[in-house]
Amino acid sequence: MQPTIVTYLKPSSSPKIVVLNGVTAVGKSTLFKNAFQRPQFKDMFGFSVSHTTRKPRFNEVDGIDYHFVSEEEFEELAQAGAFLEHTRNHGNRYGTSFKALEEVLKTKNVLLDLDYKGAVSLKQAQLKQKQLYVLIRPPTWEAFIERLRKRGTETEEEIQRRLQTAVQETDFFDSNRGFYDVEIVNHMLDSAVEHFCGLLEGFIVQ
Ligand SMILES: Nc1ncnc2c1ncn2[C@@H]1O[C@H](COP(=O)(O)OP(=O)(O)OP(=O)(O)O)[C@@H](O)[C@H]1O
Repeated sequence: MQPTIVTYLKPSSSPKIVVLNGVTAVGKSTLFKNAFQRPQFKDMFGFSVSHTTRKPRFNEVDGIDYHFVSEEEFEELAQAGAFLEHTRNHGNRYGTSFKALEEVLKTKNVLLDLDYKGAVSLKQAQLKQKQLYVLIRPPTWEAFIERLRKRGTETEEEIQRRLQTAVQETDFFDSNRGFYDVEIVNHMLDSAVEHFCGLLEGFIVQ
């Protein structure tokens, strides 16, 4: 058997941001979870802590799982432009703040799984850290619908809502191809993970 050669990457002195965009259920989290299991990415990436108006669950810690804030606090932050993206889901608000992002960037690279509006607002913010914008595409529309249904995590109503959003998002992706540094078609998972890992390595050692 051939020995496996692993190149360990040096912790970066200039942390960078990787942004993932793609329709729901295209496999964004599957891709980055697979990539981050590889030893060369151990401790290389951090995730920013989101704000939410949802009440903490019994095992959740403020500042670690989420920044738990009231509706009023959230609204004030939103008005002040503190969030690179924010949304309301099942009555609760969720947001990714520029401050939380900068906090992680003090020591680590950051991977952000954003919707395209979040990606646009991040690019507009012209942060000093280097950014890589990656668009994940499904091999076909049918394959994407099958993944969404097979995942089994949404009600039929939620699936229909996500499909509508996916149509709008795909419009944006098709008409703004230049926005992204690279597109990965998540057809065969192994090849997509390989492609993604190669990209990450090339980007974070720059
Ligand atoms: N290449 C692939 N081939 C087949 N199934 C896949 C592939 N990649 C991911 N999947 C499956 O598709 C489903 C959706 O993947 P995942 O949850 O990672 O998507 P996502 O883009 O992170 O979704 P969301 O944006 O809704 O959180 C999962 O059940 C996953 O196992």
